Amino acid sequence: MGKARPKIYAVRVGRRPGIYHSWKEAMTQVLEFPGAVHKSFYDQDEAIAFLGGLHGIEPVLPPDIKPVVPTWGSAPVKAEPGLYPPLPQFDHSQPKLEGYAKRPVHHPFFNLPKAVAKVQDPVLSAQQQAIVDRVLAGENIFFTGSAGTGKSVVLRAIIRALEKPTGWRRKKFAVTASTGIAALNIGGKTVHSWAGIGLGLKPASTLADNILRTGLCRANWLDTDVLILDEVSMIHADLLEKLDYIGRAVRRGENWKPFGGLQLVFCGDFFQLPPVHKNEDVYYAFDTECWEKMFAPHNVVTLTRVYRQNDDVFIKTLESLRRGTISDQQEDVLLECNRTLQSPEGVEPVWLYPRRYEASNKNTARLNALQGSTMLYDAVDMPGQASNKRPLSPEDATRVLNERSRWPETVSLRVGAQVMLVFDYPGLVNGSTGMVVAFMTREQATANGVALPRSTDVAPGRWPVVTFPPPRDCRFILPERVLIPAIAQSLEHPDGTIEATRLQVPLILAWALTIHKAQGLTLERVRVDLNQTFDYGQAYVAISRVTSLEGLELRGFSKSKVLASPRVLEWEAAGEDAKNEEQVVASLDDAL
Ligand SMILES: Nc1ncnc2c1ncn2[C@@H]1O[C@H](COP(=O)(O)OP(=O)(O)OP(=O)(O)O)[C@@H](O)[C@H]1O
Repeated sequence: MGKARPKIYAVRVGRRPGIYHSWKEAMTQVLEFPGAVHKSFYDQDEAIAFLGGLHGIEPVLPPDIKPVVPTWGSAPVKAEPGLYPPLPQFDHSQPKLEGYAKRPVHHPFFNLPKAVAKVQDPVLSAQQQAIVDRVLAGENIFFTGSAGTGKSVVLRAIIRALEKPTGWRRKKFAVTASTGIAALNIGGKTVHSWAGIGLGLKPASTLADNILRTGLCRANWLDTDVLILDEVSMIHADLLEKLDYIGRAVRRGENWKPFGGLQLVFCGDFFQLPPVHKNEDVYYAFDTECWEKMFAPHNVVTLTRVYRQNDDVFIKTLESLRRGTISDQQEDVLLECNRTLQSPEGVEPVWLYPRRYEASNKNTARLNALQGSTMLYDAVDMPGQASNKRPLSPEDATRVLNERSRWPETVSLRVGAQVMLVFDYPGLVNGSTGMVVAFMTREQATANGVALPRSTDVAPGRWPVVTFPPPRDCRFILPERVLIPAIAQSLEHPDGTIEATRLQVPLILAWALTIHKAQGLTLERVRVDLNQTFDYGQAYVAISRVTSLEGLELRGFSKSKVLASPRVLEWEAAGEDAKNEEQVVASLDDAL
């Protein structure tokens, strides 16, 4: 029998916040301490998450209590517990955080959404938890649901659960998504990159031969137990069929099973954005022969409770938008949003547009309308290796970075510019919107009380200082102004070698975004212009980003802009029938 795991005690607010290994030690920190906050855990990661140990974020304290800076060892160390960006210049010589916690507690997350989610994600509902449990039990699962039902929250919970060792062996899993933006949101890579298929345009047999012959990504296919794939609605049927073929060709032992026997965990909502298509015909992942083999009706779970919004009228209107069945009354509700939203605190609601040029024109016009001089940040691109291990040329490095990185080659800013963070700066998340209020050097920022990353990460020069209004229900005190220096982001090959690295200020102009870029975001206020709507799900994705009708400004709306894919509606109805049939057969089996 395994030894029972000892409890650990996290003191978030107390005489000396930190992690303790006995209640006696913890008790001395919290007894008679006003507003003490503490909790016991079996899992150290959960204890750290509870501490809210984000660099730059302090626990909310009663007004008369001064926070105590945690010390993490028998002798106090200078390093603060927290989350640090995984930069190439990541300073491993930082004092190890040790002491109460038996092992170092800095986590080199490649992508901080995962890390931030550890602290901020809500407790799962029973329906959401059941999905995690079934994945851990080894089932193939496709989970879906309307926008805001918590699919991303569940996905992150699955990733966290799979990270923990269970049984005699930890399952190896890959986190992938259909697009680069979706991959970034879950800290994964595109499924193309994981699978080693480039754009995936060649025939399946050529792609499989290539992997077998060169060995490129073969280990990914062979060593992975669970393949997670997010935003599956944007996967073209043709691509899914190719991936299935390659899985069976490379993992020969189980070549009669879909994907050669990988456990498959897919997530997405087919009523949201479809795969890229040139004409009316769209072929979805569920149009493939392998889909039904991967997901029998009982392997499909639909999340039913919407959490992003809590107004019933709005939730029902969104559901009708999703299915293209807007009533006259619901149309009136949306037409009432044809008004100008006020923005008292300076940061304006983001405009969402169907087309890229619309967003770009708006951003340029708004930047040019500002007074003051422009600060121009040119990216520094560093070539790594091509997939054939040859050195990449500087031109090719810039080309691949322009194609695949979300960080622009040039960032033009002025004081007053509205910007979006495209990196998880400690305490803020990818997608936080703010305003540039100044440009400062590291020294000026320190002298003016501006929050900054570890000073070793700030290169000489003047960098934008941005103010980010805290989200409405924010549980933490966020720094008022933050210095955002250039940081490095690398594109990696599946085997972990670096293809190219870009050093750039991780900000984009954000008076306007495309609906495609906004997929997955939760926004409190948004302006949507649907005049140029051209694709299925665009109106639904755009409008469903906002948490309330009060926060919505809607232009160019009419019923004709609501495009729900007839093919998806048909498929969903067939799925319902198949599920009912499966249940009838199961109950007959039970009765016999
Ligand atoms: N169990 C829950 N309790 C409270 N809030 C929740 C819960 N699950 C999700 N949420 C909240 O609902 C909002 C939407 O969640 P999430 O982004 O995961 O939805 P989604 O289904 O992925 O949406 P979309 O399809 O639009 O990307 C988030 O603010 C999230 O914190």
